[in-house]
Amino acid sequence: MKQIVIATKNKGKANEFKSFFSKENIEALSLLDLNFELPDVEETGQTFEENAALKAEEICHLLKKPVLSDDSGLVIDALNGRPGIYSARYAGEEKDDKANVQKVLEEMENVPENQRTARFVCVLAIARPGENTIFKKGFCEGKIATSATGEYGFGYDPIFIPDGYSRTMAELQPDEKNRISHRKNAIDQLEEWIHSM
Ligand SMILES: O=c1[nH]c(=O)c2ncn([C@@H]3O[C@H](COP(=O)(O)OP(=O)(O)OP(=O)(O)O)[C@@H](O)[C@H]3O)c2[nH]1
Ligand SMILES: [Mg+2]
Repeated sequence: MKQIVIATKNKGKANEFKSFFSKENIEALSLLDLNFELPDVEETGQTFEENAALKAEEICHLLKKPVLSDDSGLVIDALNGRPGIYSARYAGEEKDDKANVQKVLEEMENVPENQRTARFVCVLAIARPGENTIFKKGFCEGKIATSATGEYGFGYDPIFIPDGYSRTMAELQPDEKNRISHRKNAIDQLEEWIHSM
């Protein structure tokens, strides 16, 4: 079976990539699956694209093979785009999903329904030895709930209600999230590259 390395240590993302790539008969291996220690790539960029490039290119350089990375986050209009590229570490460096959700709910406490618009953003980067890095960007529009509900997914899924739904992303079955998510939207744009692998 063909394989692709995903430069992520996020289990939630890794599971979603495994599901997408298994449909193409490709095994997606995250950094959690590899039997050797790889460094935590410092996300010093100012954009999703810069951080995605840092992760894919550093791991590609170490492994000397094509590497896919994902830099993603939640962009909330009423918070001027926060947490954005800081989504993973919004409430602190320990990357605590529950604390991040709590911080957003508190900041959004007095924001009325019609001003709770937000979107998930996902930038995928593919770094290949000796070639230019490819980027694809996907979105999922929605709004921020007033409390956290649902057990599926990860991150901010319990407070994100996708447009056209009355439930949060964490209340949707994983297959349903994977049909409408920002990550799915970005990966669809990679179809040509995936088939050329
Ligand atoms: O509810 C969510 N559903 C999603 O589908 C989703 N995708 C991203 N996010 C949030 O954005 C951060 C990414 O930050 P990020 O791209 O730096 O990833 P990360 O640091 O978790 O792992 P790595 O891939 O860098 O190793 C994550 O931690 C999450 O908080 C999501 N939240
Ligand atoms: Mg990260």
